[in-house]
Amino acid sequence: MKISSLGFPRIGRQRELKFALERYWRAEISLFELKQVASELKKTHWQWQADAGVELVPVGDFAYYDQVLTLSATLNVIPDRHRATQADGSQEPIDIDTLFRVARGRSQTGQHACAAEMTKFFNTNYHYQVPELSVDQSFEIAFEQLFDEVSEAQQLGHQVKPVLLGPVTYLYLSKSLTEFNKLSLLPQLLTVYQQILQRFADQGVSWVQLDEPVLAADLTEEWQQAIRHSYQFLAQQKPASLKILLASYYGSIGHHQALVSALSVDGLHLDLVTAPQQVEAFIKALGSQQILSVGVINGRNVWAADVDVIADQLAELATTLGNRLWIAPSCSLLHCPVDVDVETQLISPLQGQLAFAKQKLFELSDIQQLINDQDSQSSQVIIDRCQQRRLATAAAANQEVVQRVLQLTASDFERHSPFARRIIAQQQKLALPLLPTTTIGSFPQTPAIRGLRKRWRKGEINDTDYRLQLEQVTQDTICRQLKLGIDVLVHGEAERNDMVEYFGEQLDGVGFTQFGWVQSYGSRCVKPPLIYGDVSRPKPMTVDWATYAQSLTDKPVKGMLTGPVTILHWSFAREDIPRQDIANQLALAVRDEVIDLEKAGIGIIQIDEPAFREGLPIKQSQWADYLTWAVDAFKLSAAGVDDATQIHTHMCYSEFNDTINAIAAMDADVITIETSRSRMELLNAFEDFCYPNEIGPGVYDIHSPNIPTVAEMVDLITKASQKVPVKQLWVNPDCGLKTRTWDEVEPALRNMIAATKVLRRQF
Ligand SMILES: CN1c2c(nc(N)[nH]c2=O)NC[C@@H]1CNc1ccc(C(=O)N[C@@H](CCC(=O)N[C@@H](CCC(=O)N[C@@H](CCC(=O)O)C(=O)O)C(=O)O)C(=O)O)cc1
Ligand SMILES: N[C@@H](CCS)C(=O)O
Ligand SMILES: [Zn+2]
Repeated sequence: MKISSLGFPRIGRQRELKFALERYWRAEISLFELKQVASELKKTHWQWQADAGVELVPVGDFAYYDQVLTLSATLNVIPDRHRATQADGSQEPIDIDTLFRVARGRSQTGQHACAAEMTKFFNTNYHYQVPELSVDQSFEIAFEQLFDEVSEAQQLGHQVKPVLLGPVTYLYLSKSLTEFNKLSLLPQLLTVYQQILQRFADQGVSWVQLDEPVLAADLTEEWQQAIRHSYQFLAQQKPASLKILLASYYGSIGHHQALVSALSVDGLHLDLVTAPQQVEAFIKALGSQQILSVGVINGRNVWAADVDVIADQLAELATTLGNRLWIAPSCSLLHCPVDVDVETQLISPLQGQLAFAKQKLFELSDIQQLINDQDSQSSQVIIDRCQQRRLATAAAANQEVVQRVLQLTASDFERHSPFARRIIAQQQKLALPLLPTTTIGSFPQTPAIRGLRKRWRKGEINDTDYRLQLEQVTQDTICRQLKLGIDVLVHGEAERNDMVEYFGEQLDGVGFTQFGWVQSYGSRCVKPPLIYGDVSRPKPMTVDWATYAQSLTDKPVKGMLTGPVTILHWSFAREDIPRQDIANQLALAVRDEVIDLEKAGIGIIQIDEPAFREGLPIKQSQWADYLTWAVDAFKLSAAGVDDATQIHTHMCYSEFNDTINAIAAMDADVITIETSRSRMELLNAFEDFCYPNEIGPGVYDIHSPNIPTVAEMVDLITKASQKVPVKQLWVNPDCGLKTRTWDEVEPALRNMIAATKVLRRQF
């Protein structure tokens, strides 16, 4: 059998790419220096993969910003507003700076030019740049990076397997600029894919991997036909020397088995981590020359695998298929941190339990070793290691938490009274004006704040000084909000490195890493907590900050928490108990915090759930089950308070048409959502549903450095008031302001308050 890799993280084990990108954007290094960092990273990552026994190293997984954007450039799908023109009016060739202009919203002259939309890649926390397609879109090979990298790897002595998104998934993820069927562009797109394949063959490439994760979704007949047609066309038109591996991941494609098995591809990759049961049907239908790539190592977690068990499970298949069996991670390792070997401060329950991207490839080597040479000394070492690791895992159990979840009853999930009664008690207590104004929680995480935290972590300043300085930041944040005239204040989240990591660091049963960074988008990374055991809250996590902020003002300060569903989705979670149980454990921890905040006099508490939608399974048929337990977990976290305590939730990255029942069932007193970019269209779902509780539709796009004008926001609030009764409306930005600067935030909020006043006079 062979060991295969579907893609490796590019950010670097010390986030070298992130730092180089940001320095390049600040004009501190040249393009040449940026490319040098990139080449070093590629070289290291290819070598690690080769060392682990990967014969064909993946190429095309590196991207300066986003691999979907690199593919768009390759296909010449770049919006005109980001293109550079030459003196004669013709377009300049696409280069790396063009990619940055698309992603960062700049024109050739450095002026603002709307960035491409950024959306979650399927059900992951990775964001891709949405390709924009016009009805008369023409495709041609317009960017050479992919081919250059093939040569680059070959010159280093590697045999390569280019990996790129397949044509159907590419179209599926794109957005049409006007009303037309994107699939009408497929024939022309296929012609360019055919040219790309020819270029690879000319470079001496023998295998190419085309990723079609869209196969894991429920596809209409039209999209199924697109798959059928694409792979028939490519099989007929591709150079004979080049073989196609069709890769699926993130879920079962068993529902499309007949369709996929009938395709003339040379190999098929299946994600057997999320859907092990699908393999049988595909094996039966496998052509006599086709290879089967089995994704048996989880590409989306950090836990060391039971390689001995996997080897046992694969032994028979290995005998049957011989070298037609490839073993691989379930998907690209993009979603994994890079290298656990750099972690020097892991708590003992995590030591020996982890495998990051680099280690996962060596797990594949172990599986290969165990299957090829079961009785050898080295195989015994691997088996012993697995057994010892399994013995060590039992330590993380907390029976008290397990019992608490088991003893939950229906009443634990419900507020004391229905919303109609609660809101009366809340209005009496809070006495807020019509169209109350608020923000979503975070204020700018300035270099000074990040630098302060860095010095504290390094032990250069002590806990007391750190706290005192953060209190000053908080005080400043409260003063600025008071000056602006905001009604419901926030403390600003200055003490938080990240809205999930911060809580992970304080919960028992949750561990964290020093360098376990995962790319979220562009140069931005997150360091997901590791939920390894039963979760509990040893002591209050936010009460001091909330009460300190509240002590500075008579206006209400919102308590600010991350909800259980979001903590779960943005963490690496244990896999030995159902996710629903982990969600309930997290919910109980958040619930205790909510109750403590209430006891400390905090009358409004926001429980953020931006990842609520992201957790939806790719297949709609599995949504109901998820929504039931996710809604319950949120309700459990919120339901412990009195009627007069107002619970807010916040969701960005959402669309609500197909989940509005669940959103309503969460029964938050107020929900703030991102709506400004869709110009309030996302409110339609609430309008159609006659959503009864209060809503704060975002009136200010925080992703853009642009300062929204009073008139723009008056217009948006007016639009909102035509969809939702004005007495139910709040006014707020789309999301937190941590990535913005005060220079941008203050005038924008000033305008937001002015716009609100205009509307208050009108109503
Ligand atoms: C809302 N989003 C979030 C998602 N997932 C999360 N877990 N959290 C989120 O907020 N998913 C969807 C979106 C994704 N959006 C973002 C937005 C912004 C970032 C981001 O800015 N990430 C930072 C890292 C944040 C962090 O943990 N900061 C640490 C500092 C870590 C660090 O790099 N320190 C440097 C020194 C810095 C200095 O001196 O100024 C160092 O140690 O060398 C902290 O504040 O302590 C990023 O830089 O990538 C991510 C996702
Ligand atoms: N309270 C968080 C929510 C982000 S989704 C913030 O304001 O950053
Ligand atoms: Zn948000």
